Amino acid sequence: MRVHVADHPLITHKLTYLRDKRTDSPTFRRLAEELVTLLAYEATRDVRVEPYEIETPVAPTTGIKLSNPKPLIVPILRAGLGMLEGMVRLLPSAEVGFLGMQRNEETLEAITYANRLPDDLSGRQCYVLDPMLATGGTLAMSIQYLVERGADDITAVTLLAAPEGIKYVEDELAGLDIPVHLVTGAIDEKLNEKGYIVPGLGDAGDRLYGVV
Ligand SMILES: O=P(O)(O)OC[C@H]1O[C@H](OP(=O)(O)OP(=O)(O)O)[C@H](O)[C@@H]1O
Ligand SMILES: O=c1cc[nH]c(=O)[nH]1
Ligand SMILES: [Mg+2]
Repeated sequence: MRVHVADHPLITHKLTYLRDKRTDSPTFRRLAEELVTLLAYEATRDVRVEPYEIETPVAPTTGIKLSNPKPLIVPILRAGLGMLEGMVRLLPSAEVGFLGMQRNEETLEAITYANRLPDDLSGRQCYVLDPMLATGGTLAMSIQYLVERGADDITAVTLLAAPEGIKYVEDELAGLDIPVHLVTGAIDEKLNEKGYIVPGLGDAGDRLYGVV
């Protein structure tokens, strides 16, 4: 897995406010959206394009346009939903599929409780959105799921990642022969005994949408 840490000062600045426990939900939502737009710039570096002939008012020229099929954006519910608008702003013609996944707080194992994806993802570039890569169980499972449906190029965009989770995803996907990339705003120090990222930002879903 190619891992890119987008450690631009503006990203780190916004992440600092996102991490701060005094930051309220409306501000947290706004910052998450702004951050994903900055990360999306890096994440879409390899988006598939093709030549496109146009005429400017002065002369004909060849530019590029996004190829078909258009990329598929897959936010992982709940917390990934907080990243959707920022990503769609940069890729307005992309389609959006949804996966609902939740980590069991005791076992830390992820289960899938919702799935609204195209059946056939052959030849699709997919962008998976989830703010937190902690143990890596959720991301590994969602990538495996997209690959089973035919996705042939996957980029995960996270705000924070833990070293243990990156290693887990790499080990789980070791046999895969398609490109998988990770673009993250930071790689934090470690996981704590409850599987939370340290220093992290707490529970991203709760901070976006409240404790349920
Ligand atoms: O890497 P992992 O150890 O699998 O943990 C990461 C997952 O945990 C959080 O979701 P959560 O299960 O809290 O669901 P939520 O988004 O509904 O809050 C987060 O948004 C990731 O999906
Ligand atoms: O630190 C963490 C780990 C998993 N999920 C979160 O929302 N935060
Ligand atoms: Mg949560």
